[in-house]
Amino acid sequence: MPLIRLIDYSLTYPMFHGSARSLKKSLFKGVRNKVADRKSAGGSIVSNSDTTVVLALSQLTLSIESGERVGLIGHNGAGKSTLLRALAGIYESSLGVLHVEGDLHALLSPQAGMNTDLTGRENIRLYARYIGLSDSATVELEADVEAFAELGAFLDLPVRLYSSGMAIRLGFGLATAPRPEVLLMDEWFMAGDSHFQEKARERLTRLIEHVRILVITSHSLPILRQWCTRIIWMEGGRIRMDGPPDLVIDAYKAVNHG
Ligand SMILES: Nc1ncnc2c1ncn2[C@@H]1O[C@H](COP(=O)(O)OP(=O)(O)OP(=O)(O)O)[C@@H](O)[C@H]1O
Repeated sequence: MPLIRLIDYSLTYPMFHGSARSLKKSLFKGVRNKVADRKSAGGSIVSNSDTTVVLALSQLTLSIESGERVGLIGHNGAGKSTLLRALAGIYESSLGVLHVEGDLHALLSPQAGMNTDLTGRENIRLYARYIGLSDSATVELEADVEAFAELGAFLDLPVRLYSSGMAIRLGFGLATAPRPEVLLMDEWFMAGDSHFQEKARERLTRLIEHVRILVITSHSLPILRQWCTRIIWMEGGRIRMDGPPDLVIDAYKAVNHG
């Protein structure tokens, strides 16, 4: 059965070494402000004589079981994207235990793994080869992504010539083609124009029906209420609240808009 476990998991980002004194001084004025006002953005800034780091995730202990669809909410900089990236296994230097079972796929950015000098169509074929599709499955994938992305003649032009919304259409179409057991999605998937968003939502709804564990970040609370069975509210790299969507979202709104 797919599952995710974190025990005492912490992750820091290095910021600068001890020599940048004036920057450090102004920073720590900011830290004092932050303690007084938990609505401010970002993780905790920790400094010693040699280095200054952002503590983006702080001693997280958490388990996600098969069948759960988890939404991550919180202010800008609360640690949501870092947690997703950590679950995707992209950080090497972290503390604590991270254990993920199951075939995992992460939709972290629209152009992840794409070669922008190649055309959209070439990228689709490259991806098909990368995930080991047969020739007939490659033709199916190409037709599916072409119909979804609606890029017309641009599908045969280099991706570097695409607007950001066009790149999202292609990246989204490709990234949502596999059917993983564990799916991690960052909120870029909600970008794009309204026509795209409608199509994207339909495609995601179909995809989500197949996955065993979903973890997504979004600032769109209605989407999270609709899709999730559990919400984790992050604050300053820690879990502030974890529970059923209505309970956590209502508490979050009460603090932030009340
Ligand atoms: N590459 C990086 N280098 C240094 N610090 C980083 C980096 N990425 C994130 N951080 C810091 O880590 C903390 C958590 O950031 P993260 O991107 O995980 O937040 P988030 O909750 O996803 O925010 P948002 O809602 O704005 O997307 C922030 O304080 C941020 O400044």
